[in-house]
Amino acid sequence: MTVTRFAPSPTGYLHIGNLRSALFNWLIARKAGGTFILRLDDTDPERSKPEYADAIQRDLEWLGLTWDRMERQSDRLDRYRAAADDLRAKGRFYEAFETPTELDLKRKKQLNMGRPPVYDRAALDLDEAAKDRLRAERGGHWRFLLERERIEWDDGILGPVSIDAGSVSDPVLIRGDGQVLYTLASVVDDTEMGVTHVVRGSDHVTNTATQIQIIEALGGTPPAFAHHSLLTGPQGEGLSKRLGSLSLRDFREAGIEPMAILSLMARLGSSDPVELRTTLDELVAGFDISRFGAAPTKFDADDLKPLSARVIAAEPFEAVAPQIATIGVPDAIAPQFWEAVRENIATRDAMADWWALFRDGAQPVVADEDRAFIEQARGLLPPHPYGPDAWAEWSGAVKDATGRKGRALFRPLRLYATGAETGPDMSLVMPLLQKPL
Ligand SMILES: Nc1ncnc2c1ncn2[C@@H]1O[C@H](COP(=O)(O)OP(=O)(O)OP(=O)(O)O)[C@@H](O)[C@H]1O
Repeated sequence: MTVTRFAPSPTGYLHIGNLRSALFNWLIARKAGGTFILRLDDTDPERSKPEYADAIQRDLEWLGLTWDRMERQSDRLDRYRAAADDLRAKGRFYEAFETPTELDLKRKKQLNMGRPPVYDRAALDLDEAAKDRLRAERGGHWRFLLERERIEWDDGILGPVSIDAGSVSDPVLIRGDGQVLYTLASVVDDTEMGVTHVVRGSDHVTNTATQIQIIEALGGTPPAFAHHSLLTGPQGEGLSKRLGSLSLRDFREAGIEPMAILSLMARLGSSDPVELRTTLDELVAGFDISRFGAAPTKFDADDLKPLSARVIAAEPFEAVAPQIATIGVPDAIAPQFWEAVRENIATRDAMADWWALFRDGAQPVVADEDRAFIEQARGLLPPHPYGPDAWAEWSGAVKDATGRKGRALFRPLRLYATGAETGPDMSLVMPLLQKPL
């Protein structure tokens, strides 16, 4: 049984990069008919906020990425302590006492000598009396004792990965203040929750190496890992929940369609072209993680707008009828209204602007050189309310009377009737105009 999870820290609003992890894990679970877990990594009481935890759920629900099970790490602290005791009993956990400044100094010295900045395990040489004294003076933190061998796995995106554990510091799993850190908590959760596939950003590759050893030390079996590249903004700038850049909630507020975001994100950075999918089922069917590469991927929010407009244009009338009713379009003309505007709106809310124009009339735009032409055209208007052939009749009569044709005929008439150069087919517009031109 396939089990995946998305484990964000509730320290800000989800951004488009976070969505990459959420979506891939969700797609893998759904494609296999498995389980998708939403796990809030909320062990940091200072940075985690309930409102962010709520916002993460709202954002995922908005996109339709529903979860089968939800967990909070803050509810599972006793499990992490039990795992820590287990590691201690197995001789794989040791207390260290260096302050951040001391560690920094050690790192600088190593770098100056051209050596990798790996923790030197000085704490292993302390006798009990020294440990007691340091514990009383400054408190200690707990590190996992790595076995200095190569750690290897076959990554679902990166291919075979081999990391020399000797080039990595023994990870701190419990901080001086007793807080259990992500590296341990997520391993305990993944093992106990039966997670079979972990997809996350390449910021976690080193974590994965150390976590594989921790899982094995705890008697578990490592899941399959895949690390996707980190998304950047169009200029290559990094994203962070804490900075609030490219957040999903901003896209929602801007009226971007969920299926536009999902269609783009299910393909961006892969060797397959982006294709608009209008249902989650189609998205699931067309997903293949092996098509993604390790190269950094740029995300440009402008790519969402045309996709979003296409999602809207593809909506059947029944799907939009309730919203059309709320903006006051009479039922009798609602289907025609939708036909007219569907390909001319970037967001659903923009329907209201078109309705205001049809209901109240536009501010006409008339170029100086067209004044006489428009004056003449006004005299040839068919009687209001305009029927289905009103545009053909009017433009035909104006053509005959003035000799104008093509763009010189249609453009000024449209500008006069709608105040804009582009818009729906005029033969659909005219019957919708509630006031005479
Ligand atoms: N720019 C990014 N592109 C792709 N994935 C990302 C990016 N940033 C984070 N992730 C992934 O999002 C998931 C959630 O991570 P996390 O909650 O730590 O987010 P974060 O944005 O790094 O948070 P913070 O800014 O609070 O450190 C992880 O799988 C992580 O790899």
